[in-house]
Amino acid sequence: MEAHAAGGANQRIARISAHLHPPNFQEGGDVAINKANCRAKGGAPGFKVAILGAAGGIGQSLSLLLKINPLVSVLHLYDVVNTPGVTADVSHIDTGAVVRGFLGQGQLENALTGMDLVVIPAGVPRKPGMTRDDLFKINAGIVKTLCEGIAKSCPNAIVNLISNPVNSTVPIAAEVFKKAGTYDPKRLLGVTTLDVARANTFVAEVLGVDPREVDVPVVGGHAGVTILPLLSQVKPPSSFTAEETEYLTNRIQNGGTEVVEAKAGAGSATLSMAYAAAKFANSCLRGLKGEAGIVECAYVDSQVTELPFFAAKVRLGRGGAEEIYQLGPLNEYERIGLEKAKKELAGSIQKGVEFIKK
Ligand SMILES: NC(=O)C1=CN([C@@H]2O[C@H](COP(=O)(O)OP(=O)(O)OC[C@H]3O[C@@H](n4cnc5c(N)ncnc54)[C@H](O)[C@@H]3O)[C@@H](O)[C@H]2O)C=CC1
Ligand SMILES: O=C([O-])CC(=O)C(=O)O
Repeated sequence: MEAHAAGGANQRIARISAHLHPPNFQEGGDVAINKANCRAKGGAPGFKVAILGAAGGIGQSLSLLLKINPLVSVLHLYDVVNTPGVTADVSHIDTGAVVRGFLGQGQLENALTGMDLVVIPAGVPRKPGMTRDDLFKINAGIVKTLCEGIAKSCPNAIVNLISNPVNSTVPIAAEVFKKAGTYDPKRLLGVTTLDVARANTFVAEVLGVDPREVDVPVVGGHAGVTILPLLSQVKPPSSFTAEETEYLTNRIQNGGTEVVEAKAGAGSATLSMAYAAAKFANSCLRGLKGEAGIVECAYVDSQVTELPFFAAKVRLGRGGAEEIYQLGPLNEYERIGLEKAKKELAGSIQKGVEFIKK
């Protein structure tokens, strides 16, 4: 009894002394992950999630939102800059998830080992006048390196890819995984949830209802005309005039640019994107947990069209995107939009594939 009490006191002293040193932070690439390990043992059951690009505009808010998600038991924050500060900050939130920080490529492997879900908001954002494709030059290489790390350290993790241009970065990730022999198309998901959030918001404004009551399927891809809202399939069933359809489609397709211009050089959507990424990650975790009927739109490897990748409604389960739904009946306006979307998407997919194959 006495020995047990002394052991408990020793453990408490060890924990206190651990916190006199930089908390929850791995200092060297090869050093065993810090003292927070002892707390992880007592942590809540749940999933291990890594955010790559965690110190960025999206990454910081997303770190906050996943720290307060009860399905997350361990949260790894990785970036090439500033993770010590973000990790210390987020780790003080009194929720169950244990937070650990990782800085620089030397720590990528430890950041990824054992993860169930990896969310990637790493890379540069747009400035006014740029297209998402203008980010390809820098972000393609970043996504390639991070996916090589995933193939090596957590090949079975579900990957949520946010970095733009999503239409090309998802094919890049797929090629990296194929090369490594780890590709499972169900586990690679391009995040298009923000397009759905915007569509729900703008449609609700037009209908004069609460956005939480609205569900707009958005298919295709994640750039300009490839973003195709299916207004004929809105729930609750609604009809729109030709002018409303034109206004809503344009606004949804240009939602990202609207934010880029309003931020006037200070980046692109971060807060709404972190919300969307947290919502999508939560759905993936609920699927992993075995919950039934979890459906989200996502940009995935698909046979819904003749293109190898396409955003559509997917059912999320233990294996990732377990079912991809057909587009359903389209009206004339949407059929024309689909042809435009496919034409642009084909080039973006090809560009991503060639980046790895060249
Ligand atoms: N899929 C979508 O709907 C959306 C995608 N995005 C995209 O998300 C990306 C990130 O946007 P923000 O957070 O606003 O940018 P940001 O510049 O604020 O943050 C990006 C973070 O990535 C980090 N980073 C750079 N290279 C890295 C590497 N090799 N490994 C790990 N981290 C690295 C940076 O250090 C930075 O902290 C951009 O490409 C942006 O276009 C943005 C909004 C919506
Ligand atoms: O517009 C951008 O560059 C960022 C983005 O993908 C979005 O907000 O949808």
